[in-house]
Amino acid sequence: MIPKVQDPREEVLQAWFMDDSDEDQRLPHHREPKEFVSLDQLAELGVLSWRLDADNYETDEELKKIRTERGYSYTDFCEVCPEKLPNYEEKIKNFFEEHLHTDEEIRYCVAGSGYFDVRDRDERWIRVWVKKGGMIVLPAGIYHRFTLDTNNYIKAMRLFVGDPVWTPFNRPHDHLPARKEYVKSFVEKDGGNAINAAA
Ligand SMILES: CSCCC(=O)/C(O)=C/O
Ligand SMILES: [Fe+2]
Repeated sequence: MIPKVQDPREEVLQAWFMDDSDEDQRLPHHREPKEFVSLDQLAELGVLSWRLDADNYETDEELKKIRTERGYSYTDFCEVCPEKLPNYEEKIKNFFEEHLHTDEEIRYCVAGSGYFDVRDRDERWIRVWVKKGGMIVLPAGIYHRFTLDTNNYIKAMRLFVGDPVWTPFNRPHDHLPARKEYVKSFVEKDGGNAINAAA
């Protein structure tokens, strides 16, 4: 048997299908048995990911290249913890409401960790655990949410093309062009076996 070569990104990014329990959102919520999702499977949903050198993000050539190629002209930092984030409780609640954006959501974890949950084509939640060095792009129009994990801290670089727009559109917002485009991308890929919300 040929041993599976581990994807180096998996040291800082892991994904799995979630269970249905209402327990604390900061717990991992693995299914029993665990059902992992590869980063290549995530890419099929349009979720892109990289492992980068978070200790040297100011000079990192790989980050520079991604920014140039994808046009990410804007950056700032978002620290999520009660001491650093104004209106912490309200923001934490809002981050965990299922929503979409009309642009990509790009986050690069430079410290701490957190969970980005994304809906797959069959409406299952996939939990993406992003740790220091992990960078992800959620495509415009994908339903998702964010929560801290039990370490209760993340510092993320936020990137954007041009002037940033962070507006969340809570589900349902299926009529938005960004959503329709996202759903259409699956129709184009597999000739019709797309998300139910395509109508
Ligand atoms: C770690 S960045 C905070 C989460 C966020 O900005 C967002 O839009 C979640 O969907
Ligand atoms: Fe979001």
